[in-house]
Amino acid sequence: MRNADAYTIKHQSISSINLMEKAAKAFVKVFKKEVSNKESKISILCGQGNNGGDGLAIARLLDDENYKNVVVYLITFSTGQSEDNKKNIKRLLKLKVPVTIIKEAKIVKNLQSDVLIDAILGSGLNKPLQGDYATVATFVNGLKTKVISVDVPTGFNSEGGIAEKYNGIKADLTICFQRPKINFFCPESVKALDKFKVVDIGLDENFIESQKSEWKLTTESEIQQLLKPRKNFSHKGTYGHALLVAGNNTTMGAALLSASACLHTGAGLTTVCLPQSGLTALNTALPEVMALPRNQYLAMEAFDRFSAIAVGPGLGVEEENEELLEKLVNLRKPLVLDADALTILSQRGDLLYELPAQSILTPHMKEFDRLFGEHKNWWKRVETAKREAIARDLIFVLKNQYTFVCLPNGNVHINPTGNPAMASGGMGDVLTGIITALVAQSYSSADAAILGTYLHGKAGDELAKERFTVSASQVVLQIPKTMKKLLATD
Ligand SMILES: NC(=O)C1=CN([C@@H]2O[C@H](COP(=O)(O)OP(=O)(O)OC[C@H]3O[C@@H](n4cnc5c(N)ncnc54)[C@H](O)[C@@H]3O)[C@@H](O)[C@H]2O)[C@@H](O)CC1
Ligand SMILES: Nc1ncnc2c1ncn2[C@@H]1O[C@H](COP(=O)(O)OP(=O)(O)O)[C@@H](O)[C@H]1O
Repeated sequence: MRNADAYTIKHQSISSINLMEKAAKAFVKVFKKEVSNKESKISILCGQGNNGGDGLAIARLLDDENYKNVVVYLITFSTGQSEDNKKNIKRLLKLKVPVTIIKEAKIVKNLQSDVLIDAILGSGLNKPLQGDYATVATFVNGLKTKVISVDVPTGFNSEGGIAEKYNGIKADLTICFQRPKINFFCPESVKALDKFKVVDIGLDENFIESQKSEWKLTTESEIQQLLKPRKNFSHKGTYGHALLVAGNNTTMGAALLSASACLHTGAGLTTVCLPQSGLTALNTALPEVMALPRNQYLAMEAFDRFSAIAVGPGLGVEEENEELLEKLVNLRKPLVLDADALTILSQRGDLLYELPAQSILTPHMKEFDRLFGEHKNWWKRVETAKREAIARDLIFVLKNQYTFVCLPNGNVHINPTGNPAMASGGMGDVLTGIITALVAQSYSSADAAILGTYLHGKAGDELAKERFTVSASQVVLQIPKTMKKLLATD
Protein backbone atom coordinates (compact mmCIF):
# COMPACT_ATOMS: atom_id res chain seq x y z
CA MET A 1 0.00 0.00 0.00
CA ARG A 2 2.94 2.27 0.73
CA ASN A 3 4.17 1.64 -2.85
CA ALA A 4 0.70 2.37 -4.21
CA ASP A 5 0.78 5.58 -2.24
CA ALA A 6 4.10 6.63 -3.79
CA TYR A 7 3.03 5.52 -7.28
CA THR A 8 -0.24 7.45 -7.08
CA ILE A 9 1.53 10.59 -5.87
CA LYS A 10 4.04 10.35 -8.72
CA HIS A 11 1.75 9.36 -11.60
CA GLN A 12 -1.48 11.14 -10.80
CA SER A 13 0.20 14.41 -9.92
CA ILE A 14 -1.38 14.39 -6.50
CA SER A 15 0.66 15.50 -3.50
CA SER A 16 0.86 13.36 -0.38
CA ILE A 17 -1.01 16.03 1.59
CA ASN A 18 -3.86 15.91 -0.93
CA LEU A 19 -3.92 12.16 -0.72
CA MET A 20 -4.22 12.49 3.04
CA GLU A 21 -7.10 14.91 2.47
CA LYS A 22 -8.82 12.35 0.23
CA ALA A 23 -8.35 9.67 2.87
CA ALA A 24 -9.79 11.96 5.55
CA LYS A 25 -12.78 12.82 3.33
CA ALA A 26 -13.46 9.15 2.64
CA PHE A 27 -13.31 8.47 6.38
CA VAL A 28 -15.71 11.31 7.18
CA LYS A 29 -18.21 10.12 4.58
CA VAL A 30 -18.59 6.81 6.43
CA PHE A 31 -18.29 8.43 9.85
CA LYS A 32 -21.28 10.71 9.14
CA LYS A 33 -23.47 7.66 8.65
CA GLU A 34 -22.18 6.01 11.82
CA VAL A 35 -22.45 9.11 13.99
CA SER A 36 -25.19 11.30 12.62
CA ASN A 37 -25.81 13.39 15.75
CA LYS A 38 -23.86 16.62 15.25
CA GLU A 39 -23.99 17.30 19.01
CA SER A 40 -21.99 14.14 19.80
CA LYS A 41 -18.88 14.69 21.88
CA ILE A 42 -16.04 13.52 19.67
CA SER A 43 -12.45 13.10 20.91
CA ILE A 44 -9.80 12.55 18.27
CA LEU A 45 -6.50 11.08 19.47
CA CYS A 46 -3.76 11.90 16.96
CA GLY A 47 -0.22 10.56 16.78
CA GLN A 48 2.77 12.21 15.14
CA GLY A 49 2.87 10.30 11.86
CA ASN A 50 0.53 10.19 8.88
CA ASN A 51 -2.15 8.32 10.77
CA GLY A 52 -2.18 11.25 13.16
CA GLY A 53 -2.18 13.55 10.12
CA ASP A 54 -5.36 11.86 8.93
CA GLY A 55 -6.88 12.43 12.37
CA LEU A 56 -6.07 16.14 12.21
CA ALA A 57 -7.60 16.49 8.76
CA ILE A 58 -10.65 14.55 9.95
CA ALA A 59 -11.04 17.02 12.85
CA ARG A 60 -11.09 19.93 10.39
CA LEU A 61 -13.55 18.20 8.06
CA LEU A 62 -15.90 17.30 10.91
CA ASP A 63 -15.82 20.94 11.98
CA ASP A 64 -16.73 21.85 8.37
CA GLU A 65 -19.62 19.43 8.63
CA ASN A 66 -20.88 21.27 11.72
CA TYR A 67 -20.03 18.68 14.31
CA LYS A 68 -20.12 20.99 17.30
CA ASN A 69 -18.13 19.15 19.96
CA VAL A 70 -14.90 17.99 18.36
CA VAL A 71 -11.80 17.99 20.56
CA VAL A 72 -8.31 16.96 19.40
CA TYR A 73 -5.65 15.39 21.62
CA LEU A 74 -2.10 15.31 20.30
CA ILE A 75 -0.10 12.38 21.55
CA THR A 76 3.52 13.51 21.67
CA PHE A 77 5.38 10.63 23.26
CA SER A 78 7.91 10.31 20.44
CA THR A 79 10.26 12.74 18.81
CA GLY A 80 9.63 13.71 15.21
CA GLN A 81 6.50 14.52 13.30
CA SER A 82 5.65 13.71 9.67
CA GLU A 83 5.56 16.64 7.22
CA ASP A 84 1.90 16.16 6.40
CA ASN A 85 1.09 15.93 10.09
CA LYS A 86 2.75 19.34 10.57
CA LYS A 87 0.79 20.83 7.65
CA ASN A 88 -2.49 19.55 9.02
CA ILE A 89 -1.76 20.92 12.49
CA LYS A 90 -1.25 24.36 10.94
CA ARG A 91 -4.53 24.10 9.05
CA LEU A 92 -6.39 22.95 12.12
CA LEU A 93 -5.04 25.65 14.39
CA LYS A 94 -6.74 28.25 12.17
CA LEU A 95 -10.08 26.90 13.39
CA LYS A 96 -11.67 26.97 16.80
CA VAL A 97 -11.37 23.23 17.40
CA PRO A 98 -9.70 22.78 20.83
CA VAL A 99 -6.33 21.05 20.63
CA THR A 100 -4.70 19.62 23.76
CA ILE A 101 -1.17 18.27 23.84
CA ILE A 102 -0.85 15.03 25.76
CA LYS A 103 2.53 14.28 27.28
CA GLU A 104 1.30 11.71 29.80
CA ALA A 105 -0.98 8.74 29.22
CA LYS A 106 -3.10 9.32 32.32
CA ILE A 107 -5.07 12.20 30.75
CA VAL A 108 -6.75 9.68 28.45
CA LYS A 109 -8.13 7.73 31.40
CA ASN A 110 -10.80 10.31 32.13
CA LEU A 111 -11.76 11.41 28.62
CA GLN A 112 -15.47 12.12 28.47
CA SER A 113 -16.88 11.61 24.99
CA ASP A 114 -19.51 9.75 23.02
CA VAL A 115 -17.14 8.77 20.25
CA LEU A 116 -13.38 8.45 20.19
CA ILE A 117 -11.51 8.53 16.89
CA ASP A 118 -8.26 6.61 17.12
CA ALA A 119 -5.59 8.12 14.85
CA ILE A 120 -2.54 7.44 17.00
CA LEU A 121 -0.66 4.81 15.03
CA GLY A 122 -1.64 3.25 11.73
CA SER A 123 0.07 0.98 9.26
CA GLY A 124 3.46 2.45 10.22
CA LEU A 125 3.51 0.34 13.39
CA ASN A 126 6.90 -1.34 13.52
CA LYS A 127 6.96 -2.92 16.98
CA PRO A 128 4.46 -3.86 19.69
CA LEU A 129 3.15 -1.01 21.83
CA GLN A 130 5.24 -0.16 24.84
CA GLY A 131 5.31 2.41 27.62
CA ASP A 132 2.88 5.30 27.34
CA TYR A 133 1.46 4.06 24.02
CA ALA A 134 0.45 0.77 25.64
CA THR A 135 -0.98 2.61 28.64
CA VAL A 136 -3.06 4.89 26.39
CA ALA A 137 -4.45 1.82 24.63
CA THR A 138 -5.40 0.26 27.97
CA PHE A 139 -7.12 3.47 29.05
CA VAL A 140 -8.99 3.83 25.75
CA ASN A 141 -10.21 0.24 26.09
CA GLY A 142 -11.44 1.03 29.58
CA LEU A 143 -13.57 3.99 28.45
CA LYS A 144 -17.24 3.38 27.80
CA THR A 145 -16.98 5.12 24.47
CA LYS A 146 -17.55 4.00 20.92
CA VAL A 147 -14.12 3.77 19.28
CA ILE A 148 -13.62 4.26 15.55
CA SER A 149 -10.08 3.69 14.28
CA VAL A 150 -8.52 5.32 11.27
CA ASP A 151 -7.14 2.72 8.84
CA VAL A 152 -6.17 0.26 11.60
CA PRO A 153 -6.57 0.17 15.39
CA THR A 154 -3.50 1.54 17.14
CA GLY A 155 -1.16 -1.33 17.97
CA PHE A 156 -2.63 -3.72 15.38
CA ASN A 157 -0.25 -5.39 12.96
CA SER A 158 -1.57 -5.30 9.41
CA GLU A 159 0.09 -8.57 8.45
CA GLY A 160 2.03 -11.43 10.00
CA GLY A 161 -0.04 -12.78 12.84
CA ILE A 162 -1.70 -11.17 15.80
CA ALA A 163 0.09 -11.30 19.14
CA GLU A 164 -1.43 -13.69 21.66
CA LYS A 165 -1.42 -10.88 24.19
CA TYR A 166 -2.62 -8.05 21.96
CA ASN A 167 -2.23 -4.80 23.87
CA GLY A 168 -3.50 -2.29 21.32
CA ILE A 169 -6.77 -0.42 21.01
CA LYS A 170 -9.98 -2.41 20.58
CA ALA A 171 -12.13 -0.57 18.02
CA ASP A 172 -15.84 -0.95 17.49
CA LEU A 173 -15.30 0.01 13.87
CA THR A 174 -12.20 0.46 11.73
CA ILE A 175 -12.49 2.55 8.59
CA CYS A 176 -9.67 1.25 6.49
CA PHE A 177 -8.09 2.78 3.39
CA GLN A 178 -8.31 1.20 -0.07
CA ARG A 179 -7.73 -2.45 0.88
CA PRO A 180 -8.50 -4.47 4.03
CA LYS A 181 -5.45 -5.59 6.01
CA ILE A 182 -4.80 -9.33 5.73
CA ASN A 183 -4.86 -9.72 9.51
CA PHE A 184 -8.49 -8.52 9.59
CA PHE A 185 -9.40 -11.91 8.14
CA CYS A 186 -7.77 -13.89 10.94
CA PRO A 187 -10.20 -14.79 13.74
CA GLU A 188 -7.79 -13.38 16.35
CA SER A 189 -8.58 -9.91 14.97
CA VAL A 190 -11.65 -9.90 17.25
CA LYS A 191 -9.21 -8.74 19.94
CA ALA A 192 -8.71 -5.52 17.97
CA LEU A 193 -11.89 -4.79 16.02
CA ASP A 194 -15.53 -5.71 15.80
CA LYS A 195 -15.97 -4.76 12.17
CA PHE A 196 -14.23 -2.92 9.38
CA LYS A 197 -15.29 -0.88 6.38
CA VAL A 198 -12.99 -0.27 3.45
CA VAL A 199 -13.08 3.13 1.73
CA ASP A 200 -11.64 4.09 -1.64
CA ILE A 201 -9.12 6.90 -1.28
CA GLY A 202 -8.25 7.07 -4.97
CA LEU A 203 -4.99 5.10 -5.01
CA ASP A 204 -4.09 3.83 -8.45
CA GLU A 205 -6.09 0.59 -8.79
CA ASN A 206 -4.24 -0.57 -11.90
CA PHE A 207 -0.99 -0.26 -10.03
CA ILE A 208 -2.33 -2.13 -6.99
CA GLU A 209 -3.65 -4.91 -9.21
CA SER A 210 -0.33 -5.14 -11.05
CA GLN A 211 1.58 -5.68 -7.81
CA LYS A 212 2.66 -9.22 -7.13
CA SER A 213 0.83 -10.51 -4.12
CA GLU A 214 -0.13 -14.01 -3.14
CA TRP A 215 -3.18 -12.66 -1.29
CA LYS A 216 -6.34 -12.40 -3.38
CA LEU A 217 -9.65 -11.30 -1.99
CA THR A 218 -12.28 -13.06 -4.10
CA THR A 219 -14.61 -10.60 -5.79
CA GLU A 220 -18.10 -11.10 -7.14
CA SER A 221 -17.05 -10.16 -10.67
CA GLU A 222 -14.32 -12.84 -10.64
CA ILE A 223 -16.95 -15.36 -9.57
CA GLN A 224 -19.30 -14.24 -12.31
CA GLN A 225 -16.56 -14.80 -14.83
CA LEU A 226 -15.83 -18.28 -13.47
CA LEU A 227 -19.41 -19.46 -13.35
CA LYS A 228 -20.44 -21.30 -16.52
CA PRO A 229 -24.04 -21.10 -17.74
CA ARG A 230 -25.95 -24.30 -18.57
CA LYS A 231 -25.52 -25.05 -22.27
CA ASN A 232 -28.20 -25.48 -24.92
CA PHE A 233 -28.83 -29.12 -25.80
CA SER A 234 -26.98 -30.22 -22.69
CA HIS A 235 -28.10 -33.31 -20.77
CA LYS A 236 -27.22 -35.08 -17.54
CA GLY A 237 -24.10 -36.52 -19.16
CA THR A 238 -22.81 -33.03 -19.83
CA TYR A 239 -22.45 -32.16 -16.16
CA GLY A 240 -20.51 -35.11 -14.81
CA HIS A 241 -21.18 -37.88 -12.35
CA ALA A 242 -20.25 -37.13 -8.75
CA LEU A 243 -19.67 -39.73 -6.06
CA LEU A 244 -19.86 -38.96 -2.35
CA VAL A 245 -18.39 -41.58 -0.08
CA ALA A 246 -20.14 -40.55 3.09
CA GLY A 247 -22.49 -41.39 5.94
CA ASN A 248 -22.58 -43.92 8.74
CA ASN A 249 -25.33 -45.29 10.99
CA THR A 250 -25.50 -42.24 13.25
CA THR A 251 -24.24 -39.68 10.75
CA MET A 252 -26.29 -40.44 7.66
CA GLY A 253 -27.48 -36.84 7.58
CA ALA A 254 -24.01 -35.73 6.55
CA ALA A 255 -24.22 -37.94 3.45
CA LEU A 256 -27.70 -36.65 2.63
CA LEU A 257 -26.67 -33.02 3.03
CA SER A 258 -23.60 -33.28 0.85
CA ALA A 259 -25.48 -35.30 -1.77
CA SER A 260 -28.28 -32.77 -1.81
CA ALA A 261 -25.80 -29.90 -2.13
CA CYS A 262 -24.10 -31.73 -5.00
CA LEU A 263 -27.41 -32.24 -6.79
CA HIS A 264 -28.46 -28.62 -6.31
CA THR A 265 -25.10 -27.28 -7.51
CA GLY A 266 -25.70 -28.93 -10.84
CA ALA A 267 -23.88 -32.26 -11.04
CA GLY A 268 -25.48 -34.24 -13.90
CA LEU A 269 -25.63 -37.37 -11.75
CA THR A 270 -24.99 -37.86 -8.07
CA THR A 271 -24.29 -41.17 -6.35
CA VAL A 272 -23.68 -41.74 -2.66
CA CYS A 273 -21.55 -44.60 -1.45
CA LEU A 274 -23.19 -45.29 1.91
CA PRO A 275 -23.94 -48.16 4.30
CA GLN A 276 -26.95 -50.37 3.63
CA SER A 277 -28.63 -48.78 6.67
CA GLY A 278 -28.86 -45.46 4.83
CA LEU A 279 -30.61 -46.65 1.70
CA THR A 280 -34.16 -45.99 2.85
CA ALA A 281 -33.29 -42.52 4.04
CA LEU A 282 -31.51 -41.71 0.79
CA ASN A 283 -34.27 -43.06 -1.44
CA THR A 284 -36.90 -41.20 0.53
CA ALA A 285 -35.13 -37.89 0.99
CA LEU A 286 -33.32 -37.61 -2.34
CA PRO A 287 -34.99 -39.66 -5.06
CA GLU A 288 -32.75 -38.06 -7.70
CA VAL A 289 -29.62 -39.48 -6.09
CA MET A 290 -28.30 -43.01 -6.67
CA ALA A 291 -26.70 -45.35 -4.17
CA LEU A 292 -23.61 -47.50 -4.14
CA PRO A 293 -23.98 -49.66 -1.01
CA ARG A 294 -20.83 -49.87 1.07
CA ASN A 295 -21.50 -53.33 2.47
CA GLN A 296 -20.51 -54.99 -0.79
CA TYR A 297 -16.97 -55.46 -2.04
CA LEU A 298 -16.06 -52.48 -4.17
CA ALA A 299 -13.48 -53.21 -6.86
CA MET A 300 -11.31 -50.34 -8.08
CA GLU A 301 -13.27 -50.41 -11.37
CA ALA A 302 -16.45 -49.54 -9.45
CA PHE A 303 -15.14 -45.98 -9.30
CA ASP A 304 -14.18 -45.54 -12.95
CA ARG A 305 -17.45 -43.95 -14.01
CA PHE A 306 -17.22 -40.99 -11.66
CA SER A 307 -15.87 -37.63 -12.75
CA ALA A 308 -15.49 -36.39 -9.18
CA ILE A 309 -15.14 -38.24 -5.90
CA ALA A 310 -15.52 -36.83 -2.41
CA VAL A 311 -14.88 -38.75 0.75
CA GLY A 312 -15.45 -38.04 4.39
CA PRO A 313 -18.73 -36.41 5.52
CA GLY A 314 -20.09 -38.58 8.35
CA LEU A 315 -17.97 -41.48 7.05
CA GLY A 316 -16.70 -42.82 10.38
CA VAL A 317 -13.13 -43.80 11.11
CA GLU A 318 -13.54 -47.56 11.35
CA GLU A 319 -10.95 -49.84 9.79
CA GLU A 320 -13.10 -50.62 6.75
CA ASN A 321 -13.41 -46.90 6.03
CA GLU A 322 -9.66 -46.50 6.33
CA GLU A 323 -9.26 -49.29 3.78
CA LEU A 324 -11.79 -47.65 1.51
CA LEU A 325 -9.96 -44.34 1.74
CA GLU A 326 -6.72 -46.10 0.86
CA LYS A 327 -8.41 -47.59 -2.20
CA LEU A 328 -9.66 -44.17 -3.27
CA VAL A 329 -6.21 -42.65 -2.86
CA ASN A 330 -4.80 -45.43 -5.02
CA LEU A 331 -7.17 -44.50 -7.86
CA ARG A 332 -4.69 -41.62 -8.41
CA LYS A 333 -7.49 -39.24 -9.36
CA PRO A 334 -8.02 -35.94 -7.51
CA LEU A 335 -10.31 -36.33 -4.49
CA VAL A 336 -12.28 -33.97 -2.31
CA LEU A 337 -11.40 -34.85 1.30
CA ASP A 338 -13.40 -33.70 4.30
CA ALA A 339 -14.29 -34.57 7.90
CA ASP A 340 -13.58 -38.22 8.81
CA ALA A 341 -11.37 -38.69 5.77
CA LEU A 342 -9.16 -35.94 7.24
CA THR A 343 -9.25 -37.58 10.66
CA ILE A 344 -8.09 -40.86 9.14
CA LEU A 345 -5.36 -39.03 7.25
CA SER A 346 -4.14 -37.45 10.48
CA GLN A 347 -3.33 -40.97 11.70
CA ARG A 348 -2.07 -42.18 8.36
CA GLY A 349 0.78 -39.85 7.43
CA ASP A 350 1.73 -42.30 4.67
CA LEU A 351 -1.63 -41.77 2.92
CA LEU A 352 -1.57 -38.01 3.50
CA TYR A 353 1.66 -37.75 1.59
CA GLU A 354 0.38 -39.94 -1.23
CA LEU A 355 -2.73 -37.93 -2.00
CA PRO A 356 -3.32 -37.50 -5.74
CA ALA A 357 -2.22 -34.12 -7.09
CA GLN A 358 -4.95 -31.47 -7.27
CA SER A 359 -6.94 -33.07 -4.46
CA ILE A 360 -8.96 -30.61 -2.38
CA LEU A 361 -8.86 -30.82 1.42
CA THR A 362 -11.52 -28.90 3.34
CA PRO A 363 -10.43 -28.86 7.00
CA HIS A 364 -11.71 -26.64 9.75
CA MET A 365 -9.11 -25.43 12.22
CA LYS A 366 -9.09 -28.54 14.40
CA GLU A 367 -8.94 -30.92 11.46
CA PHE A 368 -6.05 -28.93 10.03
CA ASP A 369 -4.11 -28.97 13.28
CA ARG A 370 -4.68 -32.69 13.65
CA LEU A 371 -3.05 -33.10 10.25
CA PHE A 372 -0.12 -30.75 10.68
CA GLY A 373 0.25 -30.06 14.41
CA GLU A 374 -0.94 -27.25 16.66
CA HIS A 375 -0.60 -23.69 15.37
CA LYS A 376 -0.30 -20.67 17.60
CA ASN A 377 -2.41 -18.49 15.36
CA TRP A 378 -4.19 -18.36 12.02
CA TRP A 379 -1.34 -16.66 10.24
CA LYS A 380 0.93 -19.59 11.04
CA ARG A 381 -1.83 -22.04 10.04
CA VAL A 382 -2.24 -20.38 6.64
CA GLU A 383 1.55 -20.37 6.22
CA THR A 384 1.58 -24.15 6.71
CA ALA A 385 -1.34 -24.62 4.32
CA LYS A 386 0.45 -22.51 1.71
CA ARG A 387 3.63 -24.52 2.10
CA GLU A 388 1.88 -27.90 1.94
CA ALA A 389 -0.25 -26.83 -1.04
CA ILE A 390 2.86 -25.89 -2.99
CA ALA A 391 4.93 -28.89 -1.93
CA ARG A 392 2.26 -31.49 -2.66
CA ASP A 393 0.18 -29.93 -5.42
CA LEU A 394 -2.88 -29.87 -3.16
CA ILE A 395 -5.63 -27.35 -2.52
CA PHE A 396 -6.50 -26.46 1.05
CA VAL A 397 -9.84 -24.91 1.89
CA LEU A 398 -9.10 -23.73 5.40
CA LYS A 399 -12.59 -23.06 6.72
CA ASN A 400 -13.65 -20.18 8.91
CA GLN A 401 -15.73 -17.03 8.74
CA TYR A 402 -13.26 -15.93 6.07
CA THR A 403 -12.13 -19.14 4.43
CA PHE A 404 -8.57 -19.23 3.07
CA VAL A 405 -8.21 -21.20 -0.15
CA CYS A 406 -4.51 -22.07 -0.54
CA LEU A 407 -3.42 -23.12 -4.01
CA PRO A 408 -0.37 -25.00 -5.31
CA ASN A 409 0.83 -21.83 -7.08
CA GLY A 410 1.25 -20.19 -3.68
CA ASN A 411 -1.77 -17.92 -3.97
CA VAL A 412 -4.20 -17.60 -1.09
CA HIS A 413 -7.75 -16.65 -2.04
CA ILE A 414 -9.64 -15.12 0.87
CA ASN A 415 -13.35 -15.74 0.68
CA PRO A 416 -15.43 -12.74 1.75
CA THR A 417 -18.83 -14.42 1.91
CA GLY A 418 -20.42 -16.26 4.84
CA ASN A 419 -21.66 -15.14 8.24
CA PRO A 420 -22.12 -16.36 11.82
CA ALA A 421 -25.76 -17.32 11.19
CA MET A 422 -24.22 -20.26 9.32
CA ALA A 423 -22.29 -21.56 12.31
CA SER A 424 -24.10 -24.87 12.76
CA GLY A 425 -23.57 -28.56 12.07
CA GLY A 426 -23.77 -29.87 8.54
CA MET A 427 -22.58 -26.66 6.92
CA GLY A 428 -19.23 -28.18 6.00
CA ASP A 429 -20.94 -31.23 4.49
CA VAL A 430 -22.83 -28.88 2.21
CA LEU A 431 -19.60 -27.17 1.15
CA THR A 432 -18.12 -30.55 0.24
CA GLY A 433 -21.14 -31.36 -1.91
CA ILE A 434 -20.94 -28.01 -3.68
CA ILE A 435 -17.24 -28.30 -4.47
CA THR A 436 -17.64 -31.90 -5.65
CA ALA A 437 -20.46 -30.92 -8.01
CA LEU A 438 -18.23 -28.24 -9.52
CA VAL A 439 -15.33 -30.67 -10.02
CA ALA A 440 -17.79 -33.07 -11.68
CA GLN A 441 -18.77 -30.24 -14.04
CA SER A 442 -15.15 -29.94 -15.17
CA TYR A 443 -14.11 -26.90 -13.17
CA SER A 444 -10.44 -27.17 -12.24
CA SER A 445 -9.78 -28.07 -8.60
CA ALA A 446 -8.65 -24.51 -7.85
CA ASP A 447 -11.70 -22.92 -9.48
CA ALA A 448 -14.06 -25.41 -7.83
CA ALA A 449 -12.60 -24.58 -4.41
CA ILE A 450 -12.75 -20.80 -4.92
CA LEU A 451 -16.16 -20.80 -6.57
CA GLY A 452 -17.68 -23.38 -4.22
CA THR A 453 -16.57 -21.53 -1.11
CA TYR A 454 -17.93 -18.25 -2.45
CA LEU A 455 -21.31 -19.73 -3.46
CA HIS A 456 -21.72 -21.47 -0.11
CA GLY A 457 -21.12 -18.24 1.84
CA LYS A 458 -23.13 -16.11 -0.57
CA ALA A 459 -26.17 -18.39 -0.27
CA GLY A 460 -25.82 -18.12 3.51
CA ASP A 461 -25.55 -14.32 3.30
CA GLU A 462 -28.69 -14.07 1.20
CA LEU A 463 -30.59 -16.21 3.70
CA ALA A 464 -29.19 -14.34 6.73
CA LYS A 465 -30.71 -11.07 5.49
CA GLU A 466 -33.98 -12.16 7.02
CA ARG A 467 -33.01 -14.92 9.41
CA PHE A 468 -31.17 -15.13 12.73
CA THR A 469 -29.83 -18.58 11.92
CA VAL A 470 -29.39 -20.39 8.65
CA SER A 471 -29.40 -24.18 8.48
CA ALA A 472 -27.36 -26.36 6.16
CA SER A 473 -30.52 -27.61 4.38
CA GLN A 474 -31.60 -24.02 3.74
CA VAL A 475 -28.24 -23.26 2.17
CA VAL A 476 -28.66 -26.25 -0.14
CA LEU A 477 -31.99 -24.98 -1.43
CA GLN A 478 -30.65 -21.46 -1.85
CA ILE A 479 -27.64 -22.48 -3.96
CA PRO A 480 -29.44 -22.69 -7.35
CA LYS A 481 -30.98 -19.25 -6.72
CA THR A 482 -27.61 -17.78 -5.79
CA MET A 483 -26.04 -19.22 -8.95
CA LYS A 484 -28.87 -17.91 -11.11
CA LYS A 485 -28.60 -14.41 -9.62
CA LEU A 486 -24.86 -14.30 -10.15
CA LEU A 487 -25.27 -15.18 -13.81
CA ALA A 488 -28.18 -12.79 -14.29
CA THR A 489 -26.15 -9.74 -13.22
CA ASP A 490 -23.26 -10.70 -15.50
N1 LIG B 1 -1.80 4.91 1.05
C1 LIG B 1 -2.23 4.90 2.27
O1 LIG B 1 -2.46 3.85 2.81
C2 LIG B 1 -2.36 6.19 2.98
C3 LIG B 1 -2.11 6.19 4.32
N2 LIG B 1 -2.36 7.21 5.11
C4 LIG B 1 -2.16 7.09 6.57
O2 LIG B 1 -0.83 6.90 6.90
C5 LIG B 1 -0.72 5.91 7.89
C6 LIG B 1 0.67 5.41 7.95
O3 LIG B 1 1.44 6.51 8.32
P1 LIG B 1 2.96 6.46 8.81
O4 LIG B 1 3.73 5.62 7.87
O5 LIG B 1 3.38 7.84 9.04
O6 LIG B 1 2.88 5.66 10.15
P2 LIG B 1 2.06 5.83 11.50
O7 LIG B 1 1.35 7.12 11.56
O8 LIG B 1 1.29 4.61 11.66
O9 LIG B 1 3.27 5.82 12.56
C7 LIG B 1 4.21 6.84 12.57
C8 LIG B 1 5.37 6.72 13.54
O10 LIG B 1 5.16 5.84 14.60
C9 LIG B 1 6.36 5.18 14.93
N3 LIG B 1 6.02 3.89 15.51
C10 LIG B 1 5.77 2.74 14.88
N4 LIG B 1 5.46 1.77 15.76
C11 LIG B 1 5.50 2.34 16.99
C12 LIG B 1 5.28 1.87 18.29
N5 LIG B 1 4.94 0.60 18.53
N6 LIG B 1 5.39 2.71 19.33
C13 LIG B 1 5.72 3.99 19.11
N7 LIG B 1 5.94 4.51 17.89
C14 LIG B 1 5.85 3.70 16.84
C15 LIG B 1 7.11 5.06 13.64
O11 LIG B 1 8.49 5.04 13.89
C16 LIG B 1 6.67 6.31 12.88
O12 LIG B 1 7.58 7.34 13.11
C17 LIG B 1 -1.81 4.94 7.51
O13 LIG B 1 -2.20 4.08 8.53
C18 LIG B 1 -2.92 5.92 7.14
O14 LIG B 1 -3.63 6.31 8.30
C19 LIG B 1 -3.13 8.37 4.58
O15 LIG B 1 -2.68 9.55 5.14
C20 LIG B 1 -3.11 8.54 3.09
C21 LIG B 1 -2.75 7.41 2.25
N1 LIG C 1 -19.14 -17.55 11.52
C1 LIG C 1 -19.15 -18.08 10.28
N2 LIG C 1 -19.10 -17.27 9.21
C2 LIG C 1 -19.04 -17.80 7.97
N3 LIG C 1 -19.05 -19.10 7.70
C3 LIG C 1 -19.11 -19.95 8.72
C4 LIG C 1 -19.16 -19.49 10.06
N4 LIG C 1 -19.19 -20.58 10.85
C5 LIG C 1 -19.16 -21.66 10.03
N5 LIG C 1 -19.11 -21.27 8.75
C6 LIG C 1 -18.98 -22.13 7.57
O1 LIG C 1 -19.62 -23.36 7.80
C7 LIG C 1 -18.79 -24.45 7.44
C8 LIG C 1 -18.54 -25.29 8.69
O2 LIG C 1 -17.80 -26.42 8.35
P1 LIG C 1 -17.56 -27.61 9.38
O3 LIG C 1 -17.01 -27.07 10.65
O4 LIG C 1 -16.78 -28.65 8.67
O5 LIG C 1 -19.04 -28.07 9.65
P2 LIG C 1 -19.72 -29.52 9.76
O6 LIG C 1 -18.64 -30.50 10.07
O7 LIG C 1 -20.71 -29.42 10.86
O8 LIG C 1 -20.38 -29.77 8.46
C9 LIG C 1 -17.53 -23.85 6.82
O9 LIG C 1 -17.66 -23.78 5.42
C10 LIG C 1 -17.49 -22.46 7.40
O10 LIG C 1 -16.83 -21.56 6.54
